[in-house]
Amino acid sequence: MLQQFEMKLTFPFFIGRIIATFTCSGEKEVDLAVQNAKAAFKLWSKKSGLERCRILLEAAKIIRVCINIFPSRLGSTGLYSSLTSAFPLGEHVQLPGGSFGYTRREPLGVCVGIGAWNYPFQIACWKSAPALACGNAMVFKPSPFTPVSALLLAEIYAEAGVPPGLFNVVQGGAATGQFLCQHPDVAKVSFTGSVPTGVKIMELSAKGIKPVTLELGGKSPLIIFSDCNLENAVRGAMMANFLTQGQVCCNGTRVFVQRAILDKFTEEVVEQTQKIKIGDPLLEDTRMGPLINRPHLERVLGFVKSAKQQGARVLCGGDPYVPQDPKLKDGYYMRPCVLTDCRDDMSCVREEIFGPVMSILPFDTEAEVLERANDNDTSFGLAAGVFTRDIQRAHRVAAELQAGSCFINNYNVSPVELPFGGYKKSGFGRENGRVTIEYYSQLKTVYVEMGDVETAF
Ligand SMILES: NC(=O)C1=CN([C@@H]2O[C@H](COP(=O)(O)OP(=O)(O)OC[C@H]3O[C@@H](n4cnc5c(N)ncnc54)[C@H](O)[C@@H]3O)[C@@H](O)[C@H]2O)C=CC1
Ligand SMILES: CCCC(=O)O
Repeated sequence: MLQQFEMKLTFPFFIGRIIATFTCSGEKEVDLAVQNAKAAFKLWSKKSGLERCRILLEAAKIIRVCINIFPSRLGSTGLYSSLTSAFPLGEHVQLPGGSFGYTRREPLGVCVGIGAWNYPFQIACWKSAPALACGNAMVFKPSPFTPVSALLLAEIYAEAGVPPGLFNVVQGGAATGQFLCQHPDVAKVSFTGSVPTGVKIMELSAKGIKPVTLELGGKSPLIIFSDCNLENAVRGAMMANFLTQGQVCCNGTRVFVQRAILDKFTEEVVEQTQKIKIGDPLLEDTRMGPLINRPHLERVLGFVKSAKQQGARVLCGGDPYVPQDPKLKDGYYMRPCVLTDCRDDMSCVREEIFGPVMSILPFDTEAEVLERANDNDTSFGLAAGVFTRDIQRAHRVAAELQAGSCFINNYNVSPVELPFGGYKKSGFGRENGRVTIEYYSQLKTVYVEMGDVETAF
């Protein structure tokens, strides 16, 4: 039976009213989507890499033209990135007696993409583009909080010439996601979301021996040494904490600052944070919009409250914000927050807040900060950053940090040419870069005999 559910969307209308109501896909609709994808896969997988590439490049062009209506500039380039690695890769291996072997990269079949709400268009692109480029079909389920932009992507693919059924979107929450993961005709699941859901997805997929890619949460360290370029370090810390209202998985929210520059850094970062213009995200000069929904806003504010109870000091923000524009009054806004006097055991330092809350932590030595940066209770390992002018130290520290992505003298720069993904509980598998081809294909080995068969019988 189909369930009706209602969603309050905060983008692009960000005013706290319902703009669309969708019907959840049940088991029947999920099966229909998978069967359509399976039929489309048969033809698509037989196309050459170049044929697939032409169609996907067309989709990328349309996305570029539409860029103004999409929140994510990264989405379109994600498409390009995967295209560059779309052509089947294989090896030729010479063997004794003139015989040889070769390997082929073949598509997996129907892949499932399940997305989080924070970068809905980008996540749909980062999963579908490499999947389709490698010859697979995809059924994608966006978060129920952001159901629209994946549909726009489906329309773009159709306009670009992607065959009907090759990219399908189903709507719904956990139940729909479970039907997808359990479906016997699904070959792979790529998931972006929280750790607890990632565990469930892995369990469900394990029953069908399906490979999974898991892009999960983080609580990443950003280490600022006293020899850094302070202005850049402040900018980096702002990018690491306040982009997209802090709703970024790889944010560097544990900001370790070497004691010699602690006061200066803190003063600068607070000054810059207070200047952030909050409001209507469609206006050119707005730098911070609303959070995703009321429960999430309250959760983030709750972290600020417990930080204070645990002894942290709020240097700015951390409270609800009502923009002057009356049409925004029911939006889920808060002022970006900088916390000081933080300790490693506080919940604001240990847990993923997924909001605009920066925790500043002083440190003295490289060895000490590395130990603290790597020793987060939650065992995340998504990203990390270091600011220093000492090039040897920069690489030494990057090598020691237990994280899938490390930034030296910058933060939250995610060019699609570079692989992205986590260590430890932040997940495994990678998105973007050439390596992603390995996660959307399987390797076949072919042995070719050039002589006679030697038999033991
Ligand atoms: N590493 C990465 O690339 C990223 C990680 N994230 C992480 O995502 C989280 C925030 O996103 P949320 O949408 O709140 O995560 P979530 O885990 O609640 O939901 C993610 C998706 O999984 C679906 N889902 C929920 N339960 C399911 C189940 N039992 N079976 C199948 N599907 C199920 C949801 O409907 C949604 O589409 C944060 O922890 C954040 O760090 C977000 C963006 C990027
Ligand atoms: C760069 C990816 C950030 C996210 O999806 O949270």
